[in-house]
Amino acid sequence: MNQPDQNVLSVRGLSVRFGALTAVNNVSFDAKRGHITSVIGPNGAGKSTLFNLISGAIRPSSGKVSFNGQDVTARGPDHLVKAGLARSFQITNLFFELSVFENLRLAAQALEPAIHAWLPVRRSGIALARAEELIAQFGLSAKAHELAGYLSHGEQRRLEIAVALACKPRMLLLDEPTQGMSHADTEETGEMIKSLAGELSILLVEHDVGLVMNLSDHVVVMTQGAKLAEGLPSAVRANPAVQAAYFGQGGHHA
Ligand SMILES: Nc1ncnc2c1ncn2[C@@H]1O[C@H](COP(=O)(O)OP(=O)(O)OP(=O)(O)O)[C@@H](O)[C@H]1O
Repeated sequence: MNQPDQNVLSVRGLSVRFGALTAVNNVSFDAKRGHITSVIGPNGAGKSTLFNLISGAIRPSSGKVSFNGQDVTARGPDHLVKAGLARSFQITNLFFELSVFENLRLAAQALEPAIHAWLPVRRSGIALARAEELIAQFGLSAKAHELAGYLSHGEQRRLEIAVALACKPRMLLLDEPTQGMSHADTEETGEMIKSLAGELSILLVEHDVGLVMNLSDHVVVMTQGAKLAEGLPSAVRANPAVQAAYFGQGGHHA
């Protein structure tokens, strides 16, 4: 059973320097099990760098990342995926020349016991079943045999999330999942993300303030590499420092 008050992810004093620039500066926060925790901030605030630090893609100058009570700092994406932390990127990760179904089946192959690695594809029963499950869950039946490269941008972004979920992670890290989407696609993707939380814990790094405020249980605001505020969406929205530093700036109003 879920224990919603438990922290699934803890970030403590995380910093990274690129030469003279401290892109992430002493950031700490917790993400609770089953919740949607979001990181927002203006351009260049350090959100993507924080995402890369948490997902193990880059090594911090100092600080610690714990997942399920285990120190996973800079353990690398492969280790994190095995531990149950999956991620979906801004940059697409799909095989465009393969069908929707094949993309999912390949991603689900990690669920097969190692001894099945050399079996013919049609006998990879666990991966096939998982791909079918995801096709149904993500409403992709009509597109299952279409090449991923022929899907619309919004469909590709959703397929990427399905691919990230193929190996049944406990937590999903999403970096700007609605980037470049139409308003309608953004809303649909937001609903889909919301429906995934509960069983799954989600960390969302996102530009779209409206989306974040609607979806999140907890919001962390960054500016210039540092944490400016955190709390419930309503409290963050009402915080004068956040309004001055973020909502007051042109571009991304709530
Ligand atoms: N590998 C790198 N080397 C040097 N500087 C970097 C590197 N990666 C990011 N930066 C710098 O670190 C700062 C934070 O960048 P980051 O991409 O994390 O911000 P962001 O909040 O994700 O911005 P955006 O919303 O525009 O994606 C920026 O000034 C950026 O130029």
